[in-house]
Amino acid sequence: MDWDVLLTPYKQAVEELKIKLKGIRDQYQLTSKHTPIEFVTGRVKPVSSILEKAKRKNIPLNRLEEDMQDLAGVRIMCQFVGDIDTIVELIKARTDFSIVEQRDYIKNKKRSGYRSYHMILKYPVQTIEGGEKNTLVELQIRTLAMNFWATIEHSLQYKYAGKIPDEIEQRLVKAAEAAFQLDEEMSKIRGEVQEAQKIMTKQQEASRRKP
Ligand SMILES: Nc1nc2c(ncn2[C@@H]2O[C@H](COP(=O)(O)OP(=O)(O)OP(=O)(O)O)[C@@H](O)[C@H]2O)c(=O)[nH]1
Ligand SMILES: Nc1ncnc2c1ncn2[C@@H]1O[C@H](COP(=O)(O)OP(=O)(O)OP(=O)(O)O)[C@@H](O)[C@H]1O
Repeated sequence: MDWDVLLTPYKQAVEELKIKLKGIRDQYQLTSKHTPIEFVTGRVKPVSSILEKAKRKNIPLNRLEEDMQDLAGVRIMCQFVGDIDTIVELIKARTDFSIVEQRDYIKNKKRSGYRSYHMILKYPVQTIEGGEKNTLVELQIRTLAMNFWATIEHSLQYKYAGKIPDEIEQRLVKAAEAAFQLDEEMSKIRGEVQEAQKIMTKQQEASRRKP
């Protein structure tokens, strides 16, 4: 398997999407509107992880592009749960790529406690032959609290090779509930937080303009 040949278009898709999503954030920052995008990350799935998942899910290596939907992955972090709906609407309105699938793990959280909104995008990459190659990209949209939980849980999954001891698993479920409560509370004081952020931005701009 020539991994470079397989993964180069996915790398391109990740880089282009990261720039486009950061562009949305920058456009919001030019207005007085709250930006629904805090930060964006992306990655091409590491080859070791591709091989492990292919084995676990019985995916033949000649079917990776069709059957492994997260060869390319992009993640958007936001401050408030309500921002996720705004981002979903922004993504739906795009004309440069399309949505293939949506999974709402916020309304339907996973047994582990995992919450996030997932979309599988069909993203066309331009080729040197003058055509387009369609790539599938997994977009995960989550709050900072959801991301904190998922990052910690992911490292524990790694540490325990997917077999987290029961006691820790139960604590993680409790921690997921605490992250949910944090999101709820923050949503309730969203107006206050946004006012404070606007004042801070104005002050920063004013001090930058001072000679
Ligand atoms: N930390 C963490 N991440 C998760 C969890 N469930 C899903 N994810 C993330 O979401 C991605 C897609 O998950 P699913 O929608 O369940 O997709 P799947 O192919 O059925 O399952 P995976 O084998 O986990 O990829 C995963 O690759 C992870 O990045 C979870 O319980 N904990
Ligand atoms: N859509 C995504 N956007 C950005 N980063 C991601 C995305 N999906 C996974 N990652 C990150 O990429 C790194 C490597 O992920 P990897 O693909 O091995 O994990 P995973 O998605 O949890 O795996 P699997 O789907 O095989 O269970 C991890 O740090 C993970 O958090």
